Amino acid sequence: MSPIGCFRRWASPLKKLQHKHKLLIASSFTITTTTTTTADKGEKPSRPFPPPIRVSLTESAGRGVFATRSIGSGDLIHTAKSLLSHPSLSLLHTVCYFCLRIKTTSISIDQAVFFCSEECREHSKGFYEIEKKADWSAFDEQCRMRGLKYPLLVKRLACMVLSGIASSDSLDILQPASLSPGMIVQMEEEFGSLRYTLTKAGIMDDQMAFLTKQWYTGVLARIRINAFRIELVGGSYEDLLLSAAASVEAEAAVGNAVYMLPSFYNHDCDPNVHIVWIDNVDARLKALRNIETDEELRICYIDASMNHDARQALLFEGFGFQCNCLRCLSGD
Ligand SMILES: C[S@@+](CC[C@H](N)C(=O)[O-])C[C@H]1O[C@@H](n2cnc3c(N)ncnc32)[C@H](O)[C@@H]1O
Repeated sequence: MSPIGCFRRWASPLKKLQHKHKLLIASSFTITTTTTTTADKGEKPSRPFPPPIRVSLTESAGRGVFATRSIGSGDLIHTAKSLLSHPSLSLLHTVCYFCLRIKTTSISIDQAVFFCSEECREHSKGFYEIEKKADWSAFDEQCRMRGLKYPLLVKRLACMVLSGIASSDSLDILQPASLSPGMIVQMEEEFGSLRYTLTKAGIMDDQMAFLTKQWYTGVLARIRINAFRIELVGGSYEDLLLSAAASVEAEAAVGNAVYMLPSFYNHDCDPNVHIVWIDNVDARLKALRNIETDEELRICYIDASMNHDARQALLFEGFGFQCNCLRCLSGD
């Protein structure tokens, strides 16, 4: 995947999705893009293209994903490439800057960040050329000090837009979080820091015309609700050692990423689908039990082992909704 190619693989389905989004109020749509079979991974593929899902309006949770046919327990429903990803700041030298794969060799290919392959380096060329022009130390330090990870995703999207490999409205179709005045003030500070860093790097105002306070807060509001924290489940012995070391440093996640289709999955405290990452940022959506045609597919956004009140509080604070899944309604 070249840097352009990578995003273009999404740009075309994304355009289709955005176009169809306009029709969504009146009807639903069936997904006809991006899925793979998994014979090589020893998984039972549900069936080849297209994935057996459609996005439609639910009764009480906005849009959701529904099965277009029965799906067997353990089946791979579909895979998804990220639209946007960024490694955890403490793992910049040990996790691929593009696909978040953990480094298994001690050979250092790049001084500042690590790319696991020529392919990932190629994919990153567009945004990384822009990123390299600037000194991000103050911006990154601000994120580190405040424990913020999402501004890094906005920074990456801004650099992708500047390099021409993404459109500034790429995430517009996703649901935004509602923001408190306090959050907006903090976001505006981060925006100032991002814009200042790019200006100092010689990026001209007309190139950055899209980069307004409104754009920054709008993108961050979408990332807040739709970003996934990436924890890899597969990999080598070295990966296990690294993730053990990372958890000691309270950084069990290799990074964060935003996807298109997975963003339409609603939450359930007793989900029928889960999302897994084996050795890089590519997501796999798998059925946890048998699913009937037209049943809504839901994943769990949080740690489902928490008690009822803790789950409700976390979902309300993090995602702004009161969960009314069957498990919550039963008081469990
Ligand atoms: C990642 S989005 C899921 C897709 C979203 N429904 C849409 O229309 O784009 C998360 C948002 O969906 C809604 N949602 C997800 N699960 C829900 C649930 N169990 N109960 C109520 N609302 C839910 C909430 O508004 C939440 O902030």
